[in-house]
Amino acid sequence: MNSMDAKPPGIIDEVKMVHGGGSGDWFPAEEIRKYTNVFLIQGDRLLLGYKKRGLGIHKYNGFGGKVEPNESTLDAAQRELQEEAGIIAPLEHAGTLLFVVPGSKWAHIDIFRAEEYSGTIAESDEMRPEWFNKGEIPFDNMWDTDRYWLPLLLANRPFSGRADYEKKGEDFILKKWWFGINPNTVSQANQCI
Ligand SMILES: Nc1nc2c([nH]c(=O)n2[C@H]2C[C@H](O)[C@@H](COP(=O)(O)OP(=O)(O)OP(=O)(O)O)O2)c(=O)[nH]1
Repeated sequence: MNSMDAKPPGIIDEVKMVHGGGSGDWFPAEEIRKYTNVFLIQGDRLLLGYKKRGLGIHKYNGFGGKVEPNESTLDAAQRELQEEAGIIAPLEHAGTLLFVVPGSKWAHIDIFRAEEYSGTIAESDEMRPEWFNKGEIPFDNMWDTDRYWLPLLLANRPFSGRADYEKKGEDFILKKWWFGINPNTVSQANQCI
């Protein structure tokens, strides 16, 4: 078995590798902090937000942020979608990403998808929403590993993965990554943890 085939530390879901790369050891364990991220899909279009401040500034991303104490992950995802894009939507759990940077808490990000919404999409202090055709997603202006798992989210294939970065000044340098899917699930909503 290739060493990259083995699930990295922190991945607990029953998944098999579909993408992996990089070199060196996985970074050591840290305390975990929970985050959310939401992607809205309408037919051939995907709604992204251009991040105006904070972590991931000037990148396109889904809408999300930290899960507050005493808040469920789903409630946090709905709150962040409302705060950052002005809408509410029924959410389906799509995948999990461990975002690892040495010296910081691990970000355990629960990623959701929605295909309908209510309200009016609106720019916020943090995000400028913009629609993209599924064939024109700006992966070069997103976090480096989104190109591996966003197609799985669009295909409704629950995924689980890990991305290790090193921070150099303001830049995040991707060191190692691993993404897997459960080969037995074709299209299934996951429980949110
Ligand atoms: N797509 C993608 N999203 C990521 C990656 N890493 C990462 O932290 N994120 C997401 C998780 C969160 O949705 C967002 C970071 O949350 P945030 O710092 O904006 O949190 P927040 O809204 O609570 O921030 P604030 O109010 O404290 O300013 O970025 C990644 O590799 N890919």
